[in-house]
Amino acid sequence: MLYRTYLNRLSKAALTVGFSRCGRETNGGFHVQAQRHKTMAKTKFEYVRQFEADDTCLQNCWVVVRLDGRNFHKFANLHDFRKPNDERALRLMTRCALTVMEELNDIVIAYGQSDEYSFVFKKTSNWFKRRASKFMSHVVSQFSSSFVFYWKDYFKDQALLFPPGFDGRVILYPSNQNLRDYLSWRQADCHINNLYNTTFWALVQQGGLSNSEAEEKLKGSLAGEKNDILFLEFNVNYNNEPEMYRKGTVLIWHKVDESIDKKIITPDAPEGKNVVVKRTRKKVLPFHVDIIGDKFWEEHSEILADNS
Ligand SMILES: Nc1nc2c(ncn2[C@@H]2O[C@H](COP(=O)(O)OP(=O)(O)OP(=O)(O)O)[C@@H](O)[C@H]2O)c(=O)[nH]1
Ligand SMILES: [Mg+2]
Ligand SMILES: [Mg+2]
Repeated sequence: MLYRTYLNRLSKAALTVGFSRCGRETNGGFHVQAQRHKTMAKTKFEYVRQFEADDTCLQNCWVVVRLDGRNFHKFANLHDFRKPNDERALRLMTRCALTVMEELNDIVIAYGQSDEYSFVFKKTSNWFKRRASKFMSHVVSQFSSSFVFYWKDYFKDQALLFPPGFDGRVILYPSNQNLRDYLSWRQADCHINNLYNTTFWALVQQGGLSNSEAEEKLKGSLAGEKNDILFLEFNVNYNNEPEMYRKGTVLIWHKVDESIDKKIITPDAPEGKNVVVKRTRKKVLPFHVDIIGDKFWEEHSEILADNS
């Protein structure tokens, strides 16, 4: 008997059994037959699973997921982001990253600047069997939905004009030094861009230059020269600019002491009495600090120890 004909008969039989006793679907017969049908169908079609790529992340490596806003140059303009930095936008990004760390497993540190955030999963993570696609898609979707969900908390009356998107990538780093260098690279990028943007917009907004004149003036300039322009022409000491803009945001787990009110029942208060209970719990906190030097890593040696 042809396989397809057999399946057709089987499914008809399943329907007959399922509907026979009382004229409507009965759990018993229908369910059993449908299951058998499913099993038969599976043997014919399940080979397609072999087309799925094995994207297991190599053992003993740090897994980094970096996401980045899609076309945020346009997104920022259309949503009236302040130049060069929009505090609301940066805080919203950090709120989303915090949600990602709290909702997903095994993220030990995150670093963000501009429209990007990097998340580091611990070396020993076995979350979703270390599948790269799972790490990336969960991070990016949790972040994106949070961006829309929390938008109004930061942008108040500024409506979200269209759904934003983020891209994602997974990078594996085999050594602690590689991971530190990766994070240093992102923070150096933050510094270079922010110094350029701060000087550029000072020239345009306060100096009255056109965009192309400011661009021309800054072409090939060194960091010291930009610092001088800011200080000598605009009385701005770059080192006094907010740390969040200059250094980006680091998110790490911190132990915090909390006091909570609890109702307890004791022999002398059988109807219950309120007491204050102290407890320690881990919470994600943001810092705007240097992560290129050794100090941060010495103060938070537990991050690289990977035994958390
Ligand atoms: N005004 C303003 N713009 C920002 C701010 N943060 C990010 N942006 C914009 O977002 C852009 C992010 O850069 P990229 O990620 O390289 O560029 P993109 O336009 O998002 O393009 P793709 O990432 O390639 O899709 C910046 O160039 C800015 O135009 C901000 O705080 N204020
Ligand atoms: Mg982008
Ligand atoms: Mg970017």
